[in-house]
Amino acid sequence: MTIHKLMVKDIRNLESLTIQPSPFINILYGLNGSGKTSVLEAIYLLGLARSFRSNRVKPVIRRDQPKCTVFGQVRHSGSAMLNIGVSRALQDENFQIRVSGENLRSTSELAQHLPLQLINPDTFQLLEGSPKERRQFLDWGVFHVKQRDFIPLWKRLQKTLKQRNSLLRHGRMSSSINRSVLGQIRAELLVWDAELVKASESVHQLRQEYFEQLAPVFHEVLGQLTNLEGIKLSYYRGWDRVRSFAEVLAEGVERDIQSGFSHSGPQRADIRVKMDGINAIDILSRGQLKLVVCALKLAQGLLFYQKTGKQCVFLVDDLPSELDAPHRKALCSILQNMKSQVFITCVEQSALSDCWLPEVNVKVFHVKQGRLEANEQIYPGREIRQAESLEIEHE
Ligand SMILES: Nc1ncnc2c1ncn2[C@@H]1O[C@H](COP(=O)(O)OP(=O)(O)OP(=O)(O)O)[C@@H](O)[C@H]1O
Repeated sequence: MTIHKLMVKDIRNLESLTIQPSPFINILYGLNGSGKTSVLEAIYLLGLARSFRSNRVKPVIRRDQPKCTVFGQVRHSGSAMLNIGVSRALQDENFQIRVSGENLRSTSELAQHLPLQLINPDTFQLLEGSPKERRQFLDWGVFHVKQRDFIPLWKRLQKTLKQRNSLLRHGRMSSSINRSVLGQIRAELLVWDAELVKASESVHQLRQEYFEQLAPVFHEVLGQLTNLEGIKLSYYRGWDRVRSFAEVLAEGVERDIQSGFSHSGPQRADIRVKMDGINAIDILSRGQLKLVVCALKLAQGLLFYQKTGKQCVFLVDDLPSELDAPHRKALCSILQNMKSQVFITCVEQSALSDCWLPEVNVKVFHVKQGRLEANEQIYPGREIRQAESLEIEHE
């Protein structure tokens, strides 16, 4: 998928702009605070109807405006152009999503139309953050590669788990007062546990299959990015490797009742990253951690392409400040070989000037608070291209 045209209205400091990006590499450069990340936010909103920086909608909407809107023409390989529009209003937690004239009710439907991979300074959280970050990463892949199977299973799992946890909470409250209520709860738990076992085993199976496909692609990409050796990925399903989930649930039920929640299950799954047996976050440098995270994200994009024939769009924020020149070059080289559409931001345009092959379609946008001359020589040795200016209302 590629964004052919992007129209943004009232997103952060972007009042109103329209761009026609390159289907391959798009460089957004400009001073701090000029609005580069805001452009990435707009694309993220187009793909997921939410911000990547905040759970709230308010920070995304331009100050003093009631709502923000982004519209995109998205080209799918071998098929017609899709018109996608997403609007979020200050006074309403809901969103409006239209795809080719139809209203969509769920963001998961929207996400299928524009799969995105974000690499930004916060992506460190993938290794440093809680297992939830890594589960979300894993589920992105399972969702996009095995969509039809995964979504109904996932919903069933969430529903069953919610029911079980509510019974457990009820059990915890009743345990000291009423033995017969507790007995009833135990009986009900047996029914829900049977359902939970089925849903959990199925979700685990899809995750495991996906993980086994991802791991070799990750190692290949990591090898292209850096000569770091000894990195190992492993998948933890959320309960131990020896016993069945039914056994684990049965053995842990008293403990679960005492604490009022389920200790084991796919809601505890994780991807573990180790180097020579030691947790990667305890041994790798910041830059090396970043490279591992980049390799995970790139591998996911590559595998998505291998399995579906579709490309995802990469949003790369502030890359030069995170990586040294050789690693930056290696990452850009992988991105251009993938032939995905990439939006990449930097402060100094020169930081990314020697990263691309002459035949690659690179479009450069100078983001600044005001107007800019339209013609620029982009890179020495390259033909003269037009640098499009994003006109951003002066605050
Ligand atoms: N809701 C909002 N309404 C108006 N302006 C906003 C809003 N949110 C953020 N801004 C402003 O938008 C400007 C652009 O922010 P953005 O993060 O896009 O900059 P950037 O070009 O990525 O900067 P940097 O290089 O420092 O990361 C900043 O001055 C910021 O304060």
